[in-house]
Amino acid sequence: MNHSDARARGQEEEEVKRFLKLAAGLGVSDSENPESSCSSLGHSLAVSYFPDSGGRGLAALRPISKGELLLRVPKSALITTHSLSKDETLSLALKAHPSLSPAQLFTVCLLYEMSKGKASPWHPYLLLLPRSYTTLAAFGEFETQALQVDYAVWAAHKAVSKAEYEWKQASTLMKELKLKHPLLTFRGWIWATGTISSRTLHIPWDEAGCLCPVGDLFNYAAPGEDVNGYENVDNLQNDYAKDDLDTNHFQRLTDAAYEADAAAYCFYAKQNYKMGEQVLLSYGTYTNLELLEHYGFLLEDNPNEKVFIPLELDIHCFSSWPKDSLYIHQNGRPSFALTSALRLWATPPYQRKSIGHLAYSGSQLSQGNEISVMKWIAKKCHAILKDMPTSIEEDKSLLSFIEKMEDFDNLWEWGKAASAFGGEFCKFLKASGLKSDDELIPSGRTKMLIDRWKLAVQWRRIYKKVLVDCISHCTDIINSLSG
Ligand SMILES: C[S@@+](CC[C@H](N)C(=O)[O-])C[C@H]1O[C@@H](n2cnc3c(N)ncnc32)[C@H](O)[C@@H]1O
Repeated sequence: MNHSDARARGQEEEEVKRFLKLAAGLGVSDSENPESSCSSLGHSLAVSYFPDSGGRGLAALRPISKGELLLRVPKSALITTHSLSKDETLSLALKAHPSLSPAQLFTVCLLYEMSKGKASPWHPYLLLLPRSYTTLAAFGEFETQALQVDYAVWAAHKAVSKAEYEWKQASTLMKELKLKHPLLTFRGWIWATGTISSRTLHIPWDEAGCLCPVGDLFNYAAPGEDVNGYENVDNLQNDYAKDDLDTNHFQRLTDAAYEADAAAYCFYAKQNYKMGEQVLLSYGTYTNLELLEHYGFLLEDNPNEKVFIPLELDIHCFSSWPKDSLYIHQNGRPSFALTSALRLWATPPYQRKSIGHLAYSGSQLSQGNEISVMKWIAKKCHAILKDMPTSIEEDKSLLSFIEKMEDFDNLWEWGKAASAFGGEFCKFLKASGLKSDDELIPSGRTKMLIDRWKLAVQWRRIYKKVLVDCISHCTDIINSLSG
């Protein structure tokens, strides 16, 4: 950590202290006896840093057992459209725009609260919010194209255009509220929607959800890692079904909920934790693209990852599986539905009707059919990998270069190392508005661009790895059936 990082960290620690004091005053507590403390944390949890899994998060201050109540945030401490619009000017202005969605209204309320600066009672909370986000809506064209895969590029374009559309719709209201630059700009809007998308929790009375002081400091662990998920599926016929059911149905999706009886948001431990370990929360079941879209990060090892490959139109015609069930799992195995749909597709048309029920139940139809399905998938994955602009190996070395970029003192040093990544690196320089001979310390904006670029390259590398694992899986099956 350099000198200025250490100073920033010291300042943030002071800000955290002020914020925890505010939260304690609102009744937020990790203790059974909230009155006894002047800080909201200190009994079970402490704010800590986990550089490899989410940055700032919450650590266990003592051994914690699965199911224990960890944190309670009273209803009066939740930040919602309703709680922010107690301000009369805001409340009247909102009423004049009934066509805006709950999420748009909450976004405007958050920007309005920000515009109050130190006068806002939430100032210590707002001060600790991230300055910018790496959600898909924040992606520029360069990072979007770096995703390389059509459906991911499409998802990023859609996220940006939806955000632009909603921002334009809300701009009259924001002008009426006299919001100033930069809160009025599209970047300001992306910041507020990024805050809401990555930090809100579900509440039954407002579709837009709530910001939950202290409760929104939990970092994410994917549901699906819990081995208990395999219970109840022993009698299923095959492993494909076991995989799909495990990830989709038998998991408790979140470990936090608003409890009307307690009039508070309550957080429970989803597993045992040792002292010092990071306490994590499952926000829900997400693929990496969905994590990127809503939260601006992804997991190297995501049990809920789904990789989609382009499929011939008639594959969809011969079966009734929904499109989004036809994918490849993180471990390289085609999903139950994809395997079943392909088995039927590879069957001669005159036999399809009579053996359809076998395909739907997950059974192999014949040795020949299974081999042709596995050969088809492996060939398809090979073709996709061959058509990608870069290989996995190139992505890996680009990633280790991107990781080093932030440590370089000036852009000239980047330029020296960049010859290996010529095309993409030049596009990066263009997107950042820098020239390779600039002797500048990278600005905050450039760092954010690097972060988003890195996420895009990580995403495509994981996509390609799943395809490679799928080829190995199919080859193993072909060998075992042909041997
Ligand atoms: C609800 S906040 C959690 C607290 C957050 N780290 C903070 O400093 O305020 C959610 C954000 O934390 C980060 N995050 C959470 N879990 C993560 C993980 N497992 N890996 C990387 N980043 C994570 C992402 O930026 C995400 O949008």
